[in-house]
Amino acid sequence: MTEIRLHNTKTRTKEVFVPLDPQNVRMYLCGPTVYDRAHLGNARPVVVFDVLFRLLRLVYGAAHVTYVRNFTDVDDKINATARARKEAGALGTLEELIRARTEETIAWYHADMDALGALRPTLEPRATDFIGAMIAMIAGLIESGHAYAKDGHVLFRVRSYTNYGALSGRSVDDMIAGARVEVAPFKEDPMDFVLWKPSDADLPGWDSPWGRGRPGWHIECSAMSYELLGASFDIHAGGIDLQFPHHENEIAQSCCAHPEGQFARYWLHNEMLQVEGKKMSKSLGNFFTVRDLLDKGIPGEVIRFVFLQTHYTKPMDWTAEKAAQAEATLRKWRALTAGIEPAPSAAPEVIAALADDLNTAGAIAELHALASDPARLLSSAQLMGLLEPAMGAWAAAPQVDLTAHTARLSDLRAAAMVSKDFAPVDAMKAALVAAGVEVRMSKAGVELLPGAGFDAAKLPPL
Ligand SMILES: Nc1ncnc2c1ncn2[C@@H]1O[C@H](COP(=O)(O)OP(=O)(O)OP(=O)(O)O)[C@@H](O)[C@H]1O
Ligand SMILES: [Zn+2]
Repeated sequence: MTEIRLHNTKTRTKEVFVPLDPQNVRMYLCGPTVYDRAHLGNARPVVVFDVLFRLLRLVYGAAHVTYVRNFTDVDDKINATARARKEAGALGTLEELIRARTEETIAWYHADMDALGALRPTLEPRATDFIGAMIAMIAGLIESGHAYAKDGHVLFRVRSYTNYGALSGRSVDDMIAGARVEVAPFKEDPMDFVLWKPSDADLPGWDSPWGRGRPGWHIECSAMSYELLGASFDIHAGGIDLQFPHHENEIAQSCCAHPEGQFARYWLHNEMLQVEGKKMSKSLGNFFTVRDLLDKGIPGEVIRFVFLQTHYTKPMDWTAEKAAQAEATLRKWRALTAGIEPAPSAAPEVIAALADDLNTAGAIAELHALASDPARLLSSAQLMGLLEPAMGAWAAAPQVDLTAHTARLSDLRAAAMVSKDFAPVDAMKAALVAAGVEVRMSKAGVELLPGAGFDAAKLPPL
C-alpha cells in the first residue's frame, strides 16, 4: 500500500499517515460562511484538499473515505448581508432574506467549486441542521466546568483547558498580549470565547437552556465533526488563518466535551493566496471571486493547475502569466491525449509525489515527463483532477493563429527602430493586450500568446 506522509501542524513534522480505521478514513475541512461569492483565496483549500481526498480514495478505496466539509449558515455576516438587503427595500422578513441568501450562496459555491474540478465531499452538513447537537455539547461543557452561562451568553473557560495554544504554539498569556481578544462584562477572563449568544427577536434564534439564541462559530465545527466523524478522527484541514483562534477553540471544546477521544490526529493547513504580499480577504477588500475569473473566460481547470503548481504550505500569488502558461500546458496535453483512453492506473512517480505531503508541483513535473506516454499522462493527470473530459470544452475551441499579428508587430518594430517613432508599436501592443494577448518583446523577437481571457473578436485589424 502507498505510504502517505503529511505535514502535521500539531507536531510540526512530516509524519507517516496511519488512519484509525482504513475501512473508514475520516477528514474534516472547515467550509465557507455562506454570505457571499467565494473569492479565489477561499478556493485554495478546496482544490488542495480535493487532491488529498482523491489520493485517499486511491489508496484506501473510494468507499472507504468520508470527507466532511460544512456550510456555516448561521453567522453575523450573513445576518448583516440580509439586513442590508432589507434596508435596500427587499421584500420578506429578515429570516426569509437570510434563508434566501444562504441558499443562493450555497448554489453559487457548488457551481464555482464544480468548475474547479473539485469533487463534492461525502457530506456537506449545514450548521443550522445541527443546533441540537451544539446545545448538547455546550450543556456538557457547563456540567464539566469548562463553560459558564452569563447574561444569555455561554462562554468557554479557556484556562480550564491546559493544552490551549498547543496547536499554534503559543501560551495563553502570549495570546492575550498579542491577540485582539474582546473584553466583555459577561466574561470571567478576556480569553474566554463565546459558545452561545442571545438573538434579537428578528434574528435567527433557537430555544436553549440559556434563552433564545444562536451558536458561536467555533462550536459549529466541533459539533458537526463529532456527529459525523466521532470523537476521534484522522484529518482536520483548513487555511492557516484558521489555526488561531478557530482551530485552537475547536480543539479545546472537543477535547473537553469528549475526553474519551483525541479529536483530530493530523492537522493540515494551507498557506494563503496573496495579493502583493497580503492575504486575499474580504475584509481587506483586495479580492476577486472565482466567478470573476470564470466569467473572464479563464477555465476552471486553468485555475486549478495554477494552484497545484505551488505547494500548499507556501504562500502564492495569482498572476496572468501563470494562468497563460497553465493554459498553454493544458492545451498541449489535451491535444496529446485527444481520443486516447486513460491507462488503468496513474504513474507511480505521480502517486509518490502526491503521497509525499501533497507535492503537487513535483507531480506536475512528472506529468511533463510523461508526454511520450499519453495514456499514462491522462490517468495520472486525472488523479489530480486535470484533463477530465467534462472540463475540456474550453480547449476544444479552435486554437488561435497569431502568426500574422506577430509578423505585423515585428515589422512595425523594425520600422520604429529606424524612424524612432514607437507610437505605432505601442498602439498595436495596447490593442493586442486589450484582446487578452500576452505580448513579449525581446532582442530575440516578438512573441504573442493568447492569454487567459483571450477574445479573438477584439484582435486589432492587420
Ligand atoms: N487568501 C486565502 N488563501 C487561502 N485560503 C483562504 C484565504 N482566505 C480564506 N481562506 C480559507 O477559505 C476558507 C473559508 O473561509 P471563510 O468562509 O471564513 O472565509 P471568509 O470569511 O469569506 O474570507 P476572508 O478570510 O476573506 O474574510 C477557510 O478555510 C479559510 O482558511
Ligand atoms: Zn472549523
